[in-house]
Amino acid sequence: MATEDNEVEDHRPLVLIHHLPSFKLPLQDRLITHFRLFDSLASPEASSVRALMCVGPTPVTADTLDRLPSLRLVVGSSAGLDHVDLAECHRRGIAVTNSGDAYSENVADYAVALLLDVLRRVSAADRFVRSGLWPQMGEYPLGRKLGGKRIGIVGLGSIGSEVAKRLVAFGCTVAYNSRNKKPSVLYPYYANVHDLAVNSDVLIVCCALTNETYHIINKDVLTALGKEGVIINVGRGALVDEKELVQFLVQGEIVGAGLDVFENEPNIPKELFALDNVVLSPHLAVLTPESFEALNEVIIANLKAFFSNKPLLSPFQQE
Ligand SMILES: O=CC(=O)O
Repeated sequence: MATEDNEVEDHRPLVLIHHLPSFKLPLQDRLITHFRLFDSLASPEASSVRALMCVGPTPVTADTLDRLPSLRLVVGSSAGLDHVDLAECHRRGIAVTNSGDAYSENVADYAVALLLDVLRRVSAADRFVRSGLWPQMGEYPLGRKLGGKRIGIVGLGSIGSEVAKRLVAFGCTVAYNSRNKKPSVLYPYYANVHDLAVNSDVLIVCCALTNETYHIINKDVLTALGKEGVIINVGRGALVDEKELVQFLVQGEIVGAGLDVFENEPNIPKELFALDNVVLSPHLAVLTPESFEALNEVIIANLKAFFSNKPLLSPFQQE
């Protein structure tokens, strides 16, 4: 439709791209064909915008929301939304979505890769060969077999379920802990992580970080897991009491750990650098070109659904 001065009206819905300077949105070009984008809380559009797209871990606080009085939707680009004040969004009637299933297979692959690496000592063996020790020292210490291990999954959401599927195929048994027992799931359920740890060789942590799950892997749980235990964390650093974990690893009170996330990223406890039984990774389990492509679809689908009053594709759910 043409306006009086013959300019074409722009009917694309308005979306605020909320990002820290270091986190730019990779799919801006795709979004721009469907939505009118702006990226400053100080813009005049802030008072009327109804949807915010939150890039990576950019905080969405009560203060952010105060500056956006018409906001009704926060679209997150990550699986975990601990950087979003979910209680405040709920109180104000603002819906929140996350990356849905876009990252799940990638994160599950990575969790399995970390576990295999810890058990079979792949990275450590690589260091052994590169450092020229093979001709001098001969045989390398044996690793452990993955098949037959009892896997405890902490958080059986879409990531945890993909992890379970993969590890069953490796011949492992699976049990899980989550906020509630899932009626359709046949794996044994433990209502608390301590009991899951007692009955597991490996704990794979992939739940959301909330007040309830902060340090869910603590000294008691590590003790319950025991000397032969392995911790894999692909959730958030603060799900594990990192100081305790370091102590357990240094003192040989557990076998090893595979860690993609840390409490104070990108800084990690220095003691970990010296440990050969730990595999360290810079918070990239979710990231592949394929997962970005899947994420684009999820974000656009959520925004389109919202602006046409249809059900959201991936409303955030806590496992
Ligand atoms: O860690 C990454 C995510 O939560 O998507």
